[in-house]
Amino acid sequence: MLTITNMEKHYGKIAALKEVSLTIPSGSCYGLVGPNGAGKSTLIKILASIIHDYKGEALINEILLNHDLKEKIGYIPQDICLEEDISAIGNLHFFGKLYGIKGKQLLKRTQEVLRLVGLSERSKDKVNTFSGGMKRRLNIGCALMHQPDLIIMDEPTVGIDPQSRRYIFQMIEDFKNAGCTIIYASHYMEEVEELCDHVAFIDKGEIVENGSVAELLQKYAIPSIYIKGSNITLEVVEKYGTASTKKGGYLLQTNEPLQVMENIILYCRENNIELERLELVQPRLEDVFFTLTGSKLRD
Ligand SMILES: Nc1ncnc2c1ncn2[C@@H]1O[C@H](COP(=O)(O)OP(=O)(O)OP(=O)(O)O)[C@@H](O)[C@H]1O
Repeated sequence: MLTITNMEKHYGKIAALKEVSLTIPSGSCYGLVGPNGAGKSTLIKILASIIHDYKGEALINEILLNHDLKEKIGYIPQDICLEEDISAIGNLHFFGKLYGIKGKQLLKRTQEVLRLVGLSERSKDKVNTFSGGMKRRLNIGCALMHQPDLIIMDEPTVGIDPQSRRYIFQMIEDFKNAGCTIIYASHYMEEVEELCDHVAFIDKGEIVENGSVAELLQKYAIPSIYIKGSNITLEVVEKYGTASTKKGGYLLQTNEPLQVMENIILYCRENNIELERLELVQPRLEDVFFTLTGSKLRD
């Protein structure tokens, strides 16, 4: 378990983190979600022992986070950090040696990581011949050389092709199955929804809310229904909840979606109105964030 207590960080007058406290369960995939400048990278850099001057503390299984725990952590930075003029193998060797891996063990682990990130066939090619997605995958591989228990990923899918994104998602599923703890910072809410079991929303340096994804959806996202039909008016729909227009129909927010659906079917039958579509809209994390902060994540 990773416990963060009253973490604070200032850059001059800018308060990047304000009394951040979080508990990250072992084996969870924990999403850290917030808009640009929210403080995600700052928090992650503290956990990865890159930033040292901060207030508060972080404990991994009750041991204070310090340089000695670095070998348990694999940090994948937001910016790609590779040597472009050498091969994938060369880069992996470099990072492996930084963690004290040598000799046969280094050769063996390099081959394992190349397989893991799907780059075995390009292992001898220079990085400057790689696509953006391949570089991202190698960047991840470099952080895995020492087999960390805690993997911290800072926006690992920014600017990559869908195929590499899929590949990275599959890797994350594999890490989860292997029992690793993952911290996944992103401002792509749909990625966090797909990958993470827990999430913390961070905004302006503060944790706005955190918990399991299922709990937060249940607590904050108001269920919606989508209704479409040629003779259905906003006036009618508004009788059943808060309505807005969407794609030629109406989005209706209500806490009793099934009951309201039944009522609408009844109303339409009685008034000879033909329904084109009537469906339950799944609540999304984006709605939770909006409810909590009053803003969209990517305004
Ligand atoms: N080295 C620095 N010097 C001064 N201010 C900084 C520095 N690094 C970050 N900040 C400021 O601290 C705040 C938090 O930035 P941080 O990079 O942690 O946010 P973020 O959530 O990771 O954003 P992004 O998604 O854009 O990477 C921002 O206001 C940012 O401008």
